[in-house]
Amino acid sequence: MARYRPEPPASHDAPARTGILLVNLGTPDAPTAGALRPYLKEFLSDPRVVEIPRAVWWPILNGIILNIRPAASAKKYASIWTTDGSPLMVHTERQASRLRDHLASAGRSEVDVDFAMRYGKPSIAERLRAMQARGCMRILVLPLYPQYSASTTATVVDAVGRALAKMRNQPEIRFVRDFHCFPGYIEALAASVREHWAAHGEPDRLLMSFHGVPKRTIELGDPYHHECQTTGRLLAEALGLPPERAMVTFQSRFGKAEWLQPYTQPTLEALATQGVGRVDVLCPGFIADCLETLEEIAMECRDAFLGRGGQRFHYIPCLNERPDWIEALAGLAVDHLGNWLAGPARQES
Ligand SMILES: C=CC1=C(C)c2cc3[nH]c(cc4nc(cc5[nH]c(cc1n2)c(C)c5CCC(=O)O)C(CCC(=O)O)=C4C)c(C)c3C=C
Ligand SMILES: [Fe+2]
Ligand SMILES: [Fe+2]
Repeated sequence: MARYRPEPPASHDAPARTGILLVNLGTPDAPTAGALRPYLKEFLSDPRVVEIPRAVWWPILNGIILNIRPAASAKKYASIWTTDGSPLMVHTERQASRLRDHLASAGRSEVDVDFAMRYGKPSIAERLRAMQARGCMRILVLPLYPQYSASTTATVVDAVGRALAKMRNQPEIRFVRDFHCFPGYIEALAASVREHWAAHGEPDRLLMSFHGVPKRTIELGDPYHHECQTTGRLLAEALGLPPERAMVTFQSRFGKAEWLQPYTQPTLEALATQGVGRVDVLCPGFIADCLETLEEIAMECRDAFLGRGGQRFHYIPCLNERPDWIEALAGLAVDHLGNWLAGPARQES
């Protein structure tokens, strides 16, 4: 049976197009306390991120955290900032532009590609409006979080909903919910590890460190922990690593509550104490290098491991703009665009 391909909804400004909006977390405008304060305020005021009743959280956030953390975080950001800006912004921008180029060279130049940040700039509402102004009446929103979590993915969906709530002629929207077991993602991760090992030899242990969330979110029904474990298992299998040489750990704990365990840094310290000589750490939950990988893992965790007697610590970078990842990302997007695409890709002339 022929595939049903509906006419795009009418746009009154420009010919109707299909678009992809990549979304990542967001980052401060500068590595300064002045820029960190509004960024952290927006981020930590999101009830999807901090699930504590407002009456309790508000005084802590405004009275304590926003007075102390901006300066402390600014120092950390300053240690990873590049001449082009925050690594997270630089990589996300490049991923959008490489994806656009890749789709064009695969005969899909009709697809519009843009990116937005959930916190800070460019905002989801602003970029959705810009895409609509370019005639995008069908938009695939692709949060750059491989594992679904309410604190990341769901809050992107919420923000898209709020932006749509202000539109008269709404575009049609699809979302990528997660891609924790998408073969192209697992294969690109495995290739990045194999390349690292071809150049530096194999470690005693491979640690796959994911961003943590409060442990309570498991009981609340969040599939995040399970999806991280699945990604870790699939990656270890793709690398042919036996379970005793691969570990899944969780980093970036915030606050006093228990978060997902085992915690990355204490695990590294324990491995060093047990006499494990070399560990390689990879952060499969992060699609772009950022503060949490470049500072927390590649600086703080490295120091902690070597400080306890570990011999060698290798940080394996995120997928960033690896061509195999951009190809996988295009495949993921095309799968979800489905019947929005105008049939087979046009051949370049
Ligand atoms: C307060 C609770 C937090 C939850 C829950 C949380 C979940 C979560 N975060 C990411 C990805 C990133 N987080 C980043 C920075 C960051 N995260 C928190 C807090 C929580 N994250 C804070 C306060 C910060 C800011 C920096 C700091 O002051 O420590 C980043 C890096 C951003 C950058 O600019 O480089 C990313 C990416 C995921 C995937 C996740 C849940 C699954
Ligand atoms: Fe975070
Ligand atoms: Fe951190």
